Amino acid sequence: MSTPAVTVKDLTVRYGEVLALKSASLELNSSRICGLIGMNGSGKSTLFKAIMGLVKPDSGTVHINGGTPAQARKSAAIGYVPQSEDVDWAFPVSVHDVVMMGRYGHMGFTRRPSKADKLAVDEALERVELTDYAHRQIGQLSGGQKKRAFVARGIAQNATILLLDEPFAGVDKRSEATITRLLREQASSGAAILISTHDLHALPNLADEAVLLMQKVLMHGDPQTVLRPENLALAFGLDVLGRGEDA
Ligand SMILES: Nc1ncnc2c1ncn2[C@@H]1O[C@H](COP(=O)(O)OP(=O)(O)OP(=O)(O)O)[C@@H](O)[C@H]1O
Repeated sequence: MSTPAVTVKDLTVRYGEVLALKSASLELNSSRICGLIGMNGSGKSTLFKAIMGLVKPDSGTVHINGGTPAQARKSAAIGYVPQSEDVDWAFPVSVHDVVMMGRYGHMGFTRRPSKADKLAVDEALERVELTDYAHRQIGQLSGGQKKRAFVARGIAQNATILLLDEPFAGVDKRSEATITRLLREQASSGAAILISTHDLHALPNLADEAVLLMQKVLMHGDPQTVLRPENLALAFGLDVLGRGEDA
């Protein structure tokens, strides 16, 4: 079997007294979309940040294509769509600038965009249907358009690993469908994708596999199995799909 794109092993992360992840282990593979589910505070965003190398684990390891998160960031192998709350929407950058940031790893230290960089940005903007919004300040977009701008950044980056923290939160059905289609295309071209969502009903249509998180990985398998009421009860403690006893 080929080496996983991402290997998280026995990862423990604390914020002072708060234990956010407790010996979490996970493997992500190329050409697969993995859905990450768990209740508020179960550690989903922390897991994304640890894979990106943005929080320091107390113990455990993260390997990306056999290297460190810092190496993966530097080589532009990994793309990240953060939760909206983690973005400074007032920052004076245009949609075009945000997508161009995905190309930084491909540029020299002068960060002067080449023809290829400009082409990659234009193509990515077109694919997320934001060409007409390229010169708007990033904060002046709707929720769905903002998410699509960050997805375009990952596409322009040519990232082989994409991490998306709740890309469908505050997003209309059209943007959700566009993002889902693009992610499927990226997975078909070989990307390993991890995506957190609270929309359990959409999960089987979106993901090839699913992970139930509650500080640690409780379960990792095909979405239909993970979504069984008895499994969801482990992570959420109630019938979150609202199904009856005989469903
Ligand atoms: N910067 C921080 N400082 C202190 N505690 C934090 C910090 N960030 C997260 N936490 C705590 O760590 C735990 C995990 O938080 P995390 O944001 O990873 O959960 P989550 O599953 O992404 O939640 P949600 O679904 O609400 O986005 C929570 O108890 C949270 O309060």
